[in-house]
Amino acid sequence: MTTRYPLLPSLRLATGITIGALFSYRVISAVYRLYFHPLAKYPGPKLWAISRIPWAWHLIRGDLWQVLGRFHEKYGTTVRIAPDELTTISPTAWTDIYVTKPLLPKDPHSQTPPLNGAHSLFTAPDNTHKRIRTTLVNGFSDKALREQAPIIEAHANNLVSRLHREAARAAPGGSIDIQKLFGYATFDIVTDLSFGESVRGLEDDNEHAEITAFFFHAKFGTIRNCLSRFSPLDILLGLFLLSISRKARERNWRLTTEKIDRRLSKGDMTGVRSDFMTPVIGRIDESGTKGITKKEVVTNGLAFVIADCQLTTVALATSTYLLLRDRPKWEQLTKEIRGRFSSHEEITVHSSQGLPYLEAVINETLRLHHPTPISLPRSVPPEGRVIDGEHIPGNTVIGINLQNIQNDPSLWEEPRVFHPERFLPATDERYDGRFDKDVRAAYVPFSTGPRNCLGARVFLAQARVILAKLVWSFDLKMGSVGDDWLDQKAYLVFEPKPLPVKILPRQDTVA
Ligand code: HEM
Repeated sequence: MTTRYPLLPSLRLATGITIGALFSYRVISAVYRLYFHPLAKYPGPKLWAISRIPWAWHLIRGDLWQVLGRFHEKYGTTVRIAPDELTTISPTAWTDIYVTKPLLPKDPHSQTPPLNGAHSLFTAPDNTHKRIRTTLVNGFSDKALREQAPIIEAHANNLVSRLHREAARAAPGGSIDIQKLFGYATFDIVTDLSFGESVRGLEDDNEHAEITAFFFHAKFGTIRNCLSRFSPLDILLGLFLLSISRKARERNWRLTTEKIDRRLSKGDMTGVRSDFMTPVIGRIDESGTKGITKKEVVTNGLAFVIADCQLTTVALATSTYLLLRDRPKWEQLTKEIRGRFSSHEEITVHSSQGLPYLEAVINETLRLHHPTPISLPRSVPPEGRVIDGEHIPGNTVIGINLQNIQNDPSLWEEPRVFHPERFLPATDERYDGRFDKDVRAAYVPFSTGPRNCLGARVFLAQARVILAKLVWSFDLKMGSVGDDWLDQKAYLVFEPKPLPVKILPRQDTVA
C-alpha cells in the first residue's frame, strides 16, 4: 500500500530529533550553569541559576525587590539571581562597583535607548556622559540651589494655600489624596526649574494626567528592558507601544522643545532667576564633542522632570504615611518645627537645613522605602574585577539593590520599623544606643561615584521645605489606609498608592 504523504515519517523523525536535541541542550546547559559555570559557587535558588525566566517573571510582577530581600536573608550577602547575574548587599562593594576606575559600565539591558537618539545622563555612555554632566552639573551645585531657592519656596507656599482650599472644600471628616498634591507640587517646582515656567498645577487647581503617564512610562521601560534579554520580544513590544503612543510622544516632544526654546531665548537671567538651564546658556554645540546638543538639552530636561516628579512625590507621600501611622513621631517632628518657626513663610530652603529630627525623618524614609528599590546593575569586563575582595568573573552583571542593602537584618536594627531616631547624632538625647549596631556605610541612597544622583541636593531642599511647612501649618490625620500601604509594586520606581488624609488647620496658636 502506498501512503499519500511519503515525507511524513521523515518529518516526524526530524521533529523528534530537533525536540530531543533542544531538550538535551537545555539539560546540559542547566547542569553546566549549576555546577561548572564560573558563578556556580555563589548561593541562590537553583531555578534562577539555570534560567532568567524567574527573575523576569518577578520583575514584570513588580515584586522583584521583595523577593530579592528574602533571598539575601536566606542565602547571605551575595546571591546569584540569574545565570550571569549577582546581587550584593556588601557595604564595601559601593566603592568597588561604582567608584573604582575604570568605571564599570551600566548593564545595557537595564537601559531604555533614547527615542530621539539623544542621551540623557541616565543612559549616556562614558565620554558622552562626562561631556553632558560637565555642562549640567553647575545647575545642581550648592550655589545654584541658593539661587533657585525662591522658586522652590514659592511653590511650597502654593501647596500650603492649595491644602487650605482643599480642606475648606472637603466634606466634614472627608479626606483628600495628599500623594496627588505632592505630585502637583513637585511637577510645578521641577517644570519651573527645568523649563523656566511652571505648569501651575497648584495655583490653577489643574489636574495632571502627565504624572500618571510618567509612572506608565517607567513600567513600560522596565518591561521592555526585561524583554531585551529575550530579543526579539522587546522589539515587538517596542513597536507595538511606540505605534500606539506615537502621537502623544510627538506632541510631548514638540511641547518640551518649545518650552526649552522659550527658556533659552531669555538667555542668562543672572540676578533675576537661576534654574537648571542657566549653565546651558552659551554652551549648546551640535558637534557632540563639547557642551551639549539641543536634543540632549531636551532629553535631559524631560529626564529631570520625570525623576523629580516621581521620586520626590514617592518620598514625601511615604514620609507622611510613616509619620501619621506612628503618631509620637509626628508629634516629635511637630515639636521641632513649630518650636523653631513662628510663621510658615519663615521656612525656607536655608532655614530648614540642619533640623535634626526633620533630617532623621527624611533619611529614615529613604532607608525604609527607597523610592527606586532597584539594583544598579553594572557589567564586569571580560578580564573580571575584584569586588569586595573576591574576583568576579568577566561578563557577570553585578549590582547593589538600593532597598535591600538598607533593610537587611544583618545590617540594621529592626530594619522594617520606622525609627528616625537611628539617624540622630549619638549626642542627641533621643538617640538610642541599640542603633549603634546599624551599619551606616550601607546607607547610600543617592549612589556614589561619577554617576551618582545629580538631583540629591534639590530633592533634599524640596523635602525639607515641604514637610516643614506641612507640619507647621496643619494637623493631619490618616484617612482610610490599609496596613499594607508600603506593599507597593515597583517598576524602576514604586507605584504610589493614593494616601487619603484629613487636613485640619492646626489648633494651637498660629501666628
Ligand atoms: C528621593 C529622591 C532621589 C533619589 C533617591 C535618587 C537616586 C538616584 C540614584 C540612586 C541614581 C543613580 C542611578 C544609576 O546609577 O543608575 C540617580 C541618578 C540621577 N538622578 Fe536621582 N534621585 C532622586 C532625586 C532626583 C532628582 C530630584 C533629580 C533631578 C531633579 C535627579 C536626577 C538624577 C540624575 C540626572 C541622575 C543621573 C546622574 C548621572 O548619571 O550622571 N534625581 N538618582
